[in-house]
Amino acid sequence: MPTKLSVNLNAIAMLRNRRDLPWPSVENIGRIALEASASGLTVHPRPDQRHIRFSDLPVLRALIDDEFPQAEFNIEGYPSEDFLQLCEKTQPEQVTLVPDDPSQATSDHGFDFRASGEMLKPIVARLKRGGMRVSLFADGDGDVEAVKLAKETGADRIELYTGPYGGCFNDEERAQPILRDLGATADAARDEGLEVNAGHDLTVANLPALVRRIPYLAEVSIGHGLTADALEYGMAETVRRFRRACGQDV
Ligand SMILES: CC(=O)[C@@H](O)[C@H](O)COP(=O)(O)O
Ligand SMILES: NCC(=O)COP(=O)(O)O
Repeated sequence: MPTKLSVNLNAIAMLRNRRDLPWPSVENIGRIALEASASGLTVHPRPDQRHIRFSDLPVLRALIDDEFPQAEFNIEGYPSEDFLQLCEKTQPEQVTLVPDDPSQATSDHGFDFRASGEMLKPIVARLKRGGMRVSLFADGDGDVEAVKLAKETGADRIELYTGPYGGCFNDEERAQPILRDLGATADAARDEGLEVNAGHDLTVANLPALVRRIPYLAEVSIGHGLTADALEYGMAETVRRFRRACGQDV
């Protein structure tokens, strides 16, 4: 089964929030992504709502339910009581728990399962009782014992944090040992019966080697790099549309 792509809409929401205007619309961009056969949509609502707003969640839930019932909604976040209630209300197919501090600019590490395993157990159980699949953000450092502790939480999946891999900017020499550790973590998870997702700073350039190393990778969620590509590869047509609107012959 090929790796599924879930499109993260955080970067689109951040652009929208620059002004008190409704565009770019996360609903419309989500629709375009799903029309192009993305497997699902991902959002990471942060407590300050600096990109995804809590009010975006019912809109995206309805988009999937009404127009793309085969697609999945994945909500990521720190498991505060507010976040858990948001998930219970929205009923995403998957919840990805991330150990982010509210002040963090972006996600930059996975859970320390030695310290947080016990805290996570009742939370994972609660979400699963609510009918949601649970994935836990995990460092891809080859720590097999940590993977076993992740399994003991009752989670269905781990999501490998791929920031350090993405940060290599395709420098093969730097990327190789990181990819080796990501692969070892993924293999350990698979051996424990956990499915494996991955995300953070993934791009068209660095995805193929990751998928080759982890051919059973269930899903990648991608926002920043995908949005950057959408701008780069969509800019020419957009300039033509605006030139037409100026009355130019195009
Ligand atoms: C868990 C993860 O890696 C992504 O959710 C990432 O944190 C995107 O969030 P931002 O768009 O806020 O950077
Ligand atoms: N889970 C990772 C994610 O959703 C997107 O991360 P990024 O592509 O914006 O770095």
